[in-house]
Amino acid sequence: MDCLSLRPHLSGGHSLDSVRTLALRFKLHTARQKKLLSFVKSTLYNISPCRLRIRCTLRTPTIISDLENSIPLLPVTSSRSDSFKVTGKCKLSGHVHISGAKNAALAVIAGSLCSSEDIRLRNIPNLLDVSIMLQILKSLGVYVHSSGNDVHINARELSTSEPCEKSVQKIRAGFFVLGALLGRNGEAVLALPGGCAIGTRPIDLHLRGLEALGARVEVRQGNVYAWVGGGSKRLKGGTFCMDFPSVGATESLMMAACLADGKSVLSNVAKEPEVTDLANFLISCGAKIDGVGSNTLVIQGVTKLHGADYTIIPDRIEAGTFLIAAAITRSSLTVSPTIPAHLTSVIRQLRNIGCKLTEPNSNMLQIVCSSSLNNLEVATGPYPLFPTDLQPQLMSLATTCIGQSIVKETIFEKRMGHVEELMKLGARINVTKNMAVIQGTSGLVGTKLKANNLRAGSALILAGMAADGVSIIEGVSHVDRGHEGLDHKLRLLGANIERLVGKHITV
Ligand SMILES: CC(=O)N[C@H]1[C@@H](OP(=O)(O)OP(=O)(O)OC[C@H]2O[C@@H](n3ccc(=O)[nH]c3=O)[C@H](O)[C@@H]2O)O[C@H](CO)[C@@H](O)[C@@H]1O
Ligand SMILES: C=C(OP(=O)(O)O)C(=O)O
Repeated sequence: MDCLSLRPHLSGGHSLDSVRTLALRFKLHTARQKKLLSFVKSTLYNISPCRLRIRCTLRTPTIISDLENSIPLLPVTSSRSDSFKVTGKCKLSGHVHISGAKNAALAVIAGSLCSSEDIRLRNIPNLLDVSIMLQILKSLGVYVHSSGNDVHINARELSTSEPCEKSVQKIRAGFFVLGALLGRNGEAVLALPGGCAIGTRPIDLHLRGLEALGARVEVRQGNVYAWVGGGSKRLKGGTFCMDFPSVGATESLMMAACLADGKSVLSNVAKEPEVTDLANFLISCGAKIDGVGSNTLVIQGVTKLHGADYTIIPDRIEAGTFLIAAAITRSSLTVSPTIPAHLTSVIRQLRNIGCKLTEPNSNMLQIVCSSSLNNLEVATGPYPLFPTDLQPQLMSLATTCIGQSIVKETIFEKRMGHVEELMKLGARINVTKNMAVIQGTSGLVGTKLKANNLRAGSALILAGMAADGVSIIEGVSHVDRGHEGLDHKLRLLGANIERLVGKHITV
């Protein structure tokens, strides 16, 4: 059978099913595997070649299903040498399916530690960060079983309060388990977190907030040691006002306060939809949280949270990225499922520059773009202001708009890493402190680029689609951390983007 005829049977979001389909329906023979592997490696994003190889050699459904059960959800394994090849000046059209929100999924997975009963999570995106987060839970002795976009978690037994150091160091959200662990075990030892290199990203608010709930905290040799003194080992309700509405600190403190003894009042908290999703999840487990979605949370601690079946909200950053992809290629698209209210600031910006956005139904957005778009002026800020996680993508768009645009980054002090790369394409950008002044041009020309963080990666892919000729974008693993099959989804919309596995390319 020809590899191309397998394409309709392979879906980026359903790698396990796809592999099962391959193994069972097509009864692949060893000779075909090599060809298939290179096809999958170059066109699909999230099937690990080695796992595929294992499965393709298996013949019986029972063995395959046993294997699936023992494998973590996310076989996303891009290597450092992988890159994207984008041929520019493409038009997009059609509909794109939006995955579950990365930042909500990560927080809710951490929140599952607060309950000692069965948790079923749905709409969990297939991402490298999610797979690392599940590893963190497993390293605590938690039962984790994944199937497609569903995850079953049971944290009845926590065999340790010290999650895998290497995993915590890889992502930002790994650190958010601190509040849950203190709430459950009264102690925790955590490595300092990783995540996108976009600023110093301190954790002082997390730690001061937990101290306000009765924890003792020490930072020694790259580790945070936190514990609750006294016999009961239970946190005490307390009051904490954040200097800045930190998303992660709000989430960690919310988890801690849910299991503390008495009432907590957390003020100047973050109001991002992902924070609200975590609150709604905890409430579905029996937590008592008032003020959800406002800047003050009043939480009455309970001794125990029960199980829940919970569906993660759609990813507003992914939806925004596709809307901007439509704008930068002057195309028309629909995106769903999405919650338009979560994208108000993004919709406003796109309308201001001349894009037409409508809501064909309550969970869908349609964007129609004309050939010339006006300049923009934007400053990132805490929700409901413009999200920092869409700033690089919007900056790419600004490079193609008429006249002078201004983009201010107010959340992270080093989130301009994409500017130098955009300039390699011919973009005209001047950065002073946290402000970029962009002179629009229609003359971007493809070249070799390097993504040094997740959203820089998506921004460069978008810019490559608008440029003349071919761009090679290195740093694929950053994109795989937080976008479920971005290249696959863009291809379905008509983009000319290819994943090059381990190749060294000169443009
Ligand atoms: C996994 C996750 O959910 N990541 C998101 C989360 O990151 P994260 O939770 O790390 O971001 P925060 O909201 O905490 O950071 C916002 C600002 O607060 C500062 N700060 C934060 C904590 C602290 O203890 N002290 C302190 O000073 C940070 O340096 C930054 O300047 O929110 C960011 C802001 O919307 C998003 O860009 C990230 O995608
Ligand atoms: C900054 C981001 O993620 P993280 O906080 O996980 O590094 C992001 O999603 O853009």
